[in-house]
Amino acid sequence: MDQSGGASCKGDEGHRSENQSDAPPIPEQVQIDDSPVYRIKRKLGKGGFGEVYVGRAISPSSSDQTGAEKVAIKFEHKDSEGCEGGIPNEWKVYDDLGESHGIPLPQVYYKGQQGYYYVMVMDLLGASLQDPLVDDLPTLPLEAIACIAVEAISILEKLHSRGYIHGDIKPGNFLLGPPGTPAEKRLFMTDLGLATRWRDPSTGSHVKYNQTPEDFRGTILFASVHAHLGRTSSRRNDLESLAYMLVYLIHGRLPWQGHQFFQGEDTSFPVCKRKMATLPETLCDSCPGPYLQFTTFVLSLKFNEEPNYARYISLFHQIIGQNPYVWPVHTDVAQEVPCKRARLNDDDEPSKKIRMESKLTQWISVYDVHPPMKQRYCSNLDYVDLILHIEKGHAEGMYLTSVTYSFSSKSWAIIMDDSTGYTAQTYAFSCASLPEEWIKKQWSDSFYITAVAGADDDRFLVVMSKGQSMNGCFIGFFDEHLGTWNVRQSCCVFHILPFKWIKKKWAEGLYVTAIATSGRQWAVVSTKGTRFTDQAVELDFQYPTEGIHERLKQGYYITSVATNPDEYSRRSTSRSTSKRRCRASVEQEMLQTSNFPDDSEIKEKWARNYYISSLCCG
Ligand SMILES: Nc1ncnc2c1ncn2[C@@H]1O[C@H](COP(=O)(O)OP(=O)(O)OP(=O)(O)O)[C@@H](O)[C@H]1O
Repeated sequence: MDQSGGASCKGDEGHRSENQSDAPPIPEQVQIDDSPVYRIKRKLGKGGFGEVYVGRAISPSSSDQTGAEKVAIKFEHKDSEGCEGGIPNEWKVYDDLGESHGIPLPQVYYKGQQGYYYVMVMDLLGASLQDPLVDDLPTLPLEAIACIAVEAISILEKLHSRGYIHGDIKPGNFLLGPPGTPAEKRLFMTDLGLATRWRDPSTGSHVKYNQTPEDFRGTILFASVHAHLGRTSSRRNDLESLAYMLVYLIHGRLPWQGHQFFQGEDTSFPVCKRKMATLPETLCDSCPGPYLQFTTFVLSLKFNEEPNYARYISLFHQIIGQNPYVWPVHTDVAQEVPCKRARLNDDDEPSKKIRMESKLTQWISVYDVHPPMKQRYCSNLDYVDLILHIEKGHAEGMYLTSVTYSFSSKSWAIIMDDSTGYTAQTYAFSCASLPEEWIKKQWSDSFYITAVAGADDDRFLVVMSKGQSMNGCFIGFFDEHLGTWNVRQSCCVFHILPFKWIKKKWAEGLYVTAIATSGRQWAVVSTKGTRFTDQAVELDFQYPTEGIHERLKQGYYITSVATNPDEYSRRSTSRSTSKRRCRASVEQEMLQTSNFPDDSEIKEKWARNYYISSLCCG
């Protein structure tokens, strides 16, 4: 619903589309510049971005750079997702890495366009780690998988040292060398289609943190939780995917693999929830200790933390060292044991609790600095008490600034202030959706939505206020049409986090000023006429500590928080929006508590002029 007069809508933010289904046929033969003419033979594989075939040279060229009769040829359709901005992303990465990158990747000899396709001619490699597994998985010895682990970590270290992350680590992207050649037992990495930089080449600094929740790139089965949640990729993503890949090689499956998780339109989010709900101990059940240690280490890596590759490698040497094993992977790195082995220090253990299986109730209270004022807080309210307290506050000139519902105690909590700047306030309950007609009527009387909350019985409470907000959120904008200062609002109810809708509103100059959940519904209010100059959304299955920390460093502060209960995985999705104003940054503190904050905690904040500005419980 929009103040300018739109209809209620339901959000639906699906995930990435797959590649062309109506693409023209792959050419029967190709020639790029002065390459030999290649006849296209057997298909080697098909992925999200392209198809790879064997090419056989039928007219050798004197300037042939490959020296091979057979090559692998990758075709990417011109309109494929991987070719945004002209040429395939993979080409740009290869060009940037240059000739002597020292990373075991297939060598690329020719790149060019033929018909509807971008064509890349490269070394023909052997089987992928996905291929032998189909038959041999239960018999693949743990020593062989440890060799794969060591080689894969070493390959990632080399790629990362060149400033790139792979972005799609999975068994199908690790291939053995060409059969019958000296490289046949070496491990190679393929497919740089999703590779991105973690380091800015001009400044050498780490790329900036961001989160765009609907922006998933990768392979659902192996993707890191950070990738699912749309966080800027960093080195930890590749290592988390590698941990999943190793467990997959041992067990032949992953806990989140199964038709029940892959049904429906949005497959990424349920799988992500399942990943978050799986403890490393459960994931690595019956795997030798080093797998659990490796998984625990990489799952606790911070966004810009330098991974300790040597340490990870030394974990797997514990397995290889006792049982030297040479098939199927030749372990260059295993032979460097003495120099690669890192000391295992007890104080290196990851301390953070990274995954939680049990349900935890958490209150999040956000405090902003404010000149001394009277603030009132009440929790554990049923509907009758809620109304009584609001009315009592109104009678004393206090207005609601925050309201939230606790799903665990099935009760309401409210915050009321005497220095809001509001001159009047009204509120209404509605079921399943927002009270559209009532809201429109209040808008026409110059009230605007200042708080929203939802209960577990599908009911929403909408609070609308009139007057100039003293906290500066609502300042109004000059409406040339009306010739007055105005506040314009838009609100909607969705069944998932409506990030696309929020982004659309940002483009129109509207920023999120209130957010709430009721059951599985999300209600979002966006407003034009705020002081905010930029806004970001942080979404996580627990309090998004790291994301908030990164945002605070970037000059954002928290302006809305909400959580929703999730019966499916028995955990809560916690979400927070942060915003920035044009004036000096706001001083803000946060508290995470298992119950509504204690009197002593709140009073200690008041004594320092910190007052509750947002509150939620999940
Ligand atoms: N150089 C090569 N030699 C032999 N086989 C190859 C080679 N490159 C790729 N393949 C095979 O083709 C498959 C698809 O290739 P690639 O991963 O590059 O394409 P993609 O479209 O980016 O795939 P995906 O979306 O699955 O990552 C690989 O899994 C592998 O089996």
